[in-house]
Amino acid sequence: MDPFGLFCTGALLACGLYWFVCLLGPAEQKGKRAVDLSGGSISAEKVQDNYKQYWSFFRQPKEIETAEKVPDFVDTFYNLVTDIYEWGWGQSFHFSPSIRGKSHRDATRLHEEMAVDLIEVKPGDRVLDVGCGVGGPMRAIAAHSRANVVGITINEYQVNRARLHNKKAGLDSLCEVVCGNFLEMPFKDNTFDGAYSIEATCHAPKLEEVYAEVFRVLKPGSLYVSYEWVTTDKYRGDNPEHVEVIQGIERGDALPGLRNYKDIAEVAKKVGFEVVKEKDLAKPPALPWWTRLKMGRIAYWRNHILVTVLAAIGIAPKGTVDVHDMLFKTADYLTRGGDSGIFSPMHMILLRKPQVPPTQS
Ligand SMILES: C=C(CC[C@@H](C)[C@H]1CC[C@H]2C3=CC[C@H]4[C@H](C)[C@@H](O)CC[C@]4(C)[C@H]3CC[C@]12C)C(C)C
Ligand SMILES: C[S@@+](CC[C@H](N)C(=O)[O-])C[C@H]1O[C@@H](n2cnc3c(N)ncnc32)[C@H](O)[C@@H]1O
Repeated sequence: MDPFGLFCTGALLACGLYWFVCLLGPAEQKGKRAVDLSGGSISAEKVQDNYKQYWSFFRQPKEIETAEKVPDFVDTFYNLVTDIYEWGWGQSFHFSPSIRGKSHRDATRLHEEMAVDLIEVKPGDRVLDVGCGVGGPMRAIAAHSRANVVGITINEYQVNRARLHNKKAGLDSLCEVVCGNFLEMPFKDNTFDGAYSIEATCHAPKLEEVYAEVFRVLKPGSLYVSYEWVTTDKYRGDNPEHVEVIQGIERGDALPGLRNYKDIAEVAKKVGFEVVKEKDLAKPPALPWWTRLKMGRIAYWRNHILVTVLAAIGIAPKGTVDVHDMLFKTADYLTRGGDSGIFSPMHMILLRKPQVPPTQS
């Protein structure tokens, strides 16, 4: 080949590579690059072992049924997935209904703002974010409401990521991040003016434990909203396909066991809350929340190739490919859960801690 031909071929290959890596299916908000993928707080050489350990939790009898093991199991999970989530999804680790004419990023932000609008907080109020991830919702909510948001997550790596993002966004004066277990929160009784949880309490082995903790730290009269992961009225425990999809979702998302939508209000009342409102935000006329997962399929293939190459040349930890594969399969289970209507990640419940504690009978 003459030099000109060689140059043209090289240029074409470079453009193709640029398109493949950078343009094809970009994430909503790039916080991470593929070359920076890590195992969170786990050192690179231990990622593969931790991935195996994660799966061992699902051996029968399920270890995650022992409540005291769940925080460790969830912590391991988030060490493994946090960078991939940020890289391939953005800084908000949740779903939202699609909105015609709006980007995923805008739809995500509106879903987050709705949560804080529902709990009616004022600028300067102290609000709790139960299971805050790397703080995507926290920043949107602080900017929208001017409230002081305190987020709690079990995963130390997420705490550092969230603090970094808060600083970069200039919101560190409004946003604080604490590493801790939401089943035993390091906060005093009656100290928050409101609380919210977005797709996080599904990790609690017993919902009453986390709801009781939120109840304890809220000031009397204040509101708590939660977006819960649930099985819906369409779910049938005797349908093998339904069971396969729900188990697939549990295993790929570190869940000790999905709850049925009917159980949520019962638990809330049991710990003392008044139920103000309850609604599945996934139901029509809302547009499907799982469209974004389906649309990303080509990008997942691109990501799979990238992760495989990066792990082979030693840039990404060994084990990243397994984690990515797991998420790839999980995306399919979630999509099937959405398409069939048996699962919702946004069963909204709005609760009030009564002004006067209920009398014991
Ligand atoms: C609330 C939870 C997490 C919900 C979602 C944020 C994540 C659930 C499944 C995740 C993903 C699946 C496929 C990945 C893809 C293969 C990869 O290339 C890029 C990242 C994914 C899109 C990833 C992103 C986050 C999710 C959508 C749970 C854990 C309670
Ligand atoms: C799917 S992420 C959602 C994060 C955030 N709400 C968002 O929407 O971006 C779930 C979060 O719950 C946190 N979490 C799960 N179990 C926890 C526990 N026992 N104590 C504290 N945080 C927990 C995880 O660490 C993670 O940050």
